[in-house]
Amino acid sequence: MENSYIGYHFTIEPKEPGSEILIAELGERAFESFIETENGISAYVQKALWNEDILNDIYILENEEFKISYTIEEIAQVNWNEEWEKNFEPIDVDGICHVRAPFHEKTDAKYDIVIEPKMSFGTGHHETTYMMIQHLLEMDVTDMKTLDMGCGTAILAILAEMKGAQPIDAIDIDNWCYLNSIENAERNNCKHISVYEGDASLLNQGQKYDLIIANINRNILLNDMQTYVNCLNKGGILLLSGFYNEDIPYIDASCTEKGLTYVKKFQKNNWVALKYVN
Ligand SMILES: C[S@@+](CC[C@H](N)C(=O)[O-])C[C@H]1O[C@@H](n2cnc3c(N)ncnc32)[C@H](O)[C@@H]1O
Repeated sequence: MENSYIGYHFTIEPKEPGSEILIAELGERAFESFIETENGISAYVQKALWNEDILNDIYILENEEFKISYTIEEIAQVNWNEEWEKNFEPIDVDGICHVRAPFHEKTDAKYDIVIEPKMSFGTGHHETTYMMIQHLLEMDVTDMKTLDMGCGTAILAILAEMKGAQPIDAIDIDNWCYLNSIENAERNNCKHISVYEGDASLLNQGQKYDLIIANINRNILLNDMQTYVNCLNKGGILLLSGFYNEDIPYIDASCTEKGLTYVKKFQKNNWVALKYVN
């Protein structure tokens, strides 16, 4: 790995919901990986994207209801495997889908997904990923032409392929996620996933999907919703996550004004994952 990183080790009191709020706020900056620790979180930003004002105007740091302190560390070369071995427990979604790292024992789950998480979001540990897995598990996606937007580790694209979806495009704006998604797709013997680096501007070729999965964040989803809907076949399904319960009115208004119909939601802690049909 060429990139060096700046790691922030935050101690947060109370840890919940402090960690969750802080991760959401840092995620809107250039921070790209978060590891839960005993007293808070560690958050990592590429040195090339870092500047000394990066924590300015982070609301929770000024909120008197939380006591937050941190130390900063520059990391030239991180052994992410070692980090993840220390921190990555396998995930079990409803007893049907297991997500584990290559160094964990193989399981007999119906869908046994192996993810080398490195720096990409998407190990199933986050509520939003977990709920998107739940949506996919209860759907018949056989032969659905699928887009995984903001694919992270490609975990959702991989599950979609395991459940019979094809072909699948997986797109992420982040170079690390792009490279990691290619690796993870290969590691899980996926044959129908094409990974691209970029954003919604890649969706201007007239391509159409039966299923679009987008676990990103409220603002990006609102910004790119029209593009997603333009790419969705009639009767197609849109799965959305990366936002909170209180964001639903904004997301729902955007979806319904574009002709989509609400189907159902999952909620975990304060995060939600919504399903719409075109
Ligand atoms: C919350 S993570 C979700 C990862 C994975 N799909 C999952 O469910 O675990 C959001 C991902 O979206 C990517 N992303 C952020 N902005 C984006 C954009 N405008 N277009 C595409 N991907 C974007 C980030 O790099 C990140 O990998």
